[in-house]
Amino acid sequence: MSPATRSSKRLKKQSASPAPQQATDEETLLALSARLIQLCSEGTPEQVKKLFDLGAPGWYQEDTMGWSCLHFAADRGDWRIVKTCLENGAVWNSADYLGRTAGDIALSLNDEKSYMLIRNEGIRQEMIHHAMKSAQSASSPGPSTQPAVAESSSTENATGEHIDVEHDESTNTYHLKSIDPTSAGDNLTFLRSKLTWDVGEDGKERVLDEDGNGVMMGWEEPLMVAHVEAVKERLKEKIGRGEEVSVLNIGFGLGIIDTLLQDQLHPARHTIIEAHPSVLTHIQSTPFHNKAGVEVLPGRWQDWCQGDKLAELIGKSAGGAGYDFVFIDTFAEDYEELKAFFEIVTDLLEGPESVFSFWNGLGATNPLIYDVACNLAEMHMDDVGLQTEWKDVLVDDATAVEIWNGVKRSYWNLPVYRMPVASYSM
Ligand SMILES: C[S@@+](CC[C@H](N)C(=O)[O-])C[C@H]1O[C@@H](n2cnc3c(N)ncnc32)[C@H](O)[C@@H]1O
Repeated sequence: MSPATRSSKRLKKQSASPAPQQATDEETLLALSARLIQLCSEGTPEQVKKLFDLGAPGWYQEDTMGWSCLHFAADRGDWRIVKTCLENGAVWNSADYLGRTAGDIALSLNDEKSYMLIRNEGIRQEMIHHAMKSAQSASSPGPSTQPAVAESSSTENATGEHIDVEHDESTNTYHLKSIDPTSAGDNLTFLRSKLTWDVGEDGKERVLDEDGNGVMMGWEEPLMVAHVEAVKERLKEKIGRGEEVSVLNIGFGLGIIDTLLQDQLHPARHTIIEAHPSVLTHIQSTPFHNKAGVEVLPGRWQDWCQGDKLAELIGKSAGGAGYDFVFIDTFAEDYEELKAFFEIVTDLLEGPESVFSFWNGLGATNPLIYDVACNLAEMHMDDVGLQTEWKDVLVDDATAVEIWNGVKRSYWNLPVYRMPVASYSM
């Protein structure tokens, strides 16, 4: 889709419900949009505000670079204009044609004040969005838990991900929503996808789905090592007392973390939940097949974490009271799924010393979105009584061409991995 088509499509959609006294026709909206962008670059906050009051659309992105008013405000480095835009409908997370958000621009200019304004707006909007979603699903237990969506426009970011910029009418907020119906974006499609195990040009093992998406890749091993080191540190007193340790890992993949858990923690009980039939077959050819203390539970975690199955799962830990370490790292699941897991994970943890962690790859192709996602996760874990410590792990050039050759799209390009280590709040 050409950039021109994209912008005019947005104008048509957004002009469907103009506020009173606001511009109604597309030509006027375009004129207001162009003026808004100009004023964000060279006007005063008062002038920008006045234009918004006349109906200038904060969500508009111009055609040459895909920049919104917020991009121009951030590029100018004036936090007052950034604030005015955010207060008047600018979309905190809209990405330009290179995948850059206004927050990325502020970050690159070391403009901390503008960056924090954008980031905090992102956290605020996402919190409202998720709170509304929870309220809606609580009040209407029917199949649809979707918010009222006024309009959405589809775009593709620099890494080729399909992103839906969705406007939630009930909260007047905008969200990035994956609309990818393929194996990379839909868990059930993924579970039907044919998988291939091979070795990448970086010499590391990987599993790819039938579209060539990296389901698990060897470059992540140092991150899995960091997770296991962190949990070993947290459990050192229990291990020192000679007590039995139980671990639960969701998502086998290449079995990297499971191998490390065996080597480092020597768990008395090691439960693995794995949903993909090919991975389950693959496990049969690994040492995890028939290993003492290891039990592989076939199926999705969603099936194992409800009703009688949940009680059965907890009962598989040593002592039957829960696990010392729970880790989740699945594929083709979005933040909603992770949040749903937060809501049951405290049932799975044995006690105050127990540790929960997850593969933190949400939004990891963009620094702003990653930052917002981390903060959101921390708040949602706090809601369920978990306190999170974040450890920064340097990522050793995960952008190298050899890593991603033969892979449909790279899902990581940040220099630092933010590792969550959570336990019951005391
Ligand atoms: C990224 S890999 C896990 C990599 C693993 N941490 C390692 O160290 O090798 C994701 C795994 O989760 C599995 N999976 C995907 N969705 C799942 C679900 N809903 N429940 C359980 N397992 C799932 C996939 O089949 C895949 O084996």
